[in-house]
Amino acid sequence: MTVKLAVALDIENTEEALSLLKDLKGEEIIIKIGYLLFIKEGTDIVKKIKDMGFDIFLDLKLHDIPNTVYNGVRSAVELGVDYLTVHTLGGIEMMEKAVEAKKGSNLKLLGVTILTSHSEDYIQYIGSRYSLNQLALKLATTAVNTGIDGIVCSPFEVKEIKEKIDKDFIAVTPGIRLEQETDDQKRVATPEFAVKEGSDILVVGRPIIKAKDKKKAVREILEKIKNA
Ligand SMILES: O=c1ccn([C@@H]2O[C@H](COP(=O)(O)O)[C@@H](O)[C@H]2O)c(=O)[nH]1
Repeated sequence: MTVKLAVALDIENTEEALSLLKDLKGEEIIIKIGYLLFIKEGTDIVKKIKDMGFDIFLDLKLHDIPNTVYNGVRSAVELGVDYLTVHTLGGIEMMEKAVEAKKGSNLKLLGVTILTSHSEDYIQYIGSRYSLNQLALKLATTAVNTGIDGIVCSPFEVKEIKEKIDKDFIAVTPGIRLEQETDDQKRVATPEFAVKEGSDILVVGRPIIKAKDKKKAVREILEKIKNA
């Protein structure tokens, strides 16, 4: 699989977001829609962006009782999104229902392991006997064995996860940074590192959204991915 770039369209102003996408038409990118645009604009924005020809990655990180997640996945299938996140911490039964709900569709389910904004402190917080890497591997393995199509982890776990899971799955890595600034992310790495470690889809938000020339920023990251 060629490594792809998912642009996290975390932009406050919807018109600005759509105008950026007009500029980016034809680029081989996936558009990730998260809480900011989805809660504000709902399914209309998803349809508009899909109609522009982009693949849609709906990042809602579903985490609820199995039946509720089943219903959420059914709605995402009807909406026609290409990727949808569920939270692996929701448990096996929840993930099984998510997989059941997307049967027969082209939707790819992505299981979030440990958010890239967490560090080892999080492990203390949830009282896990595993290290962060071990827990990410355990959650990723369970998700893939349950039939989830891909996992979301940081660039630092992806190599081991790819090595230890003997099945085909998509590895998605947010927490990509080009410079020192990390914002609220804790486990960050460059695009080159993420590609070398085995990522299939790199998620990049603020390094693009905060750039003066967003289109140029996208092109630069695509070049880095290509040359990594
Ligand atoms: O572990 C995760 C899972 C999802 N995300 C999402 O990716 C983008 C990253 O944005 P940046 O601005 O590049 O930090 C954002 O939409 C998150 O919701 C993540 O960062 N980490």
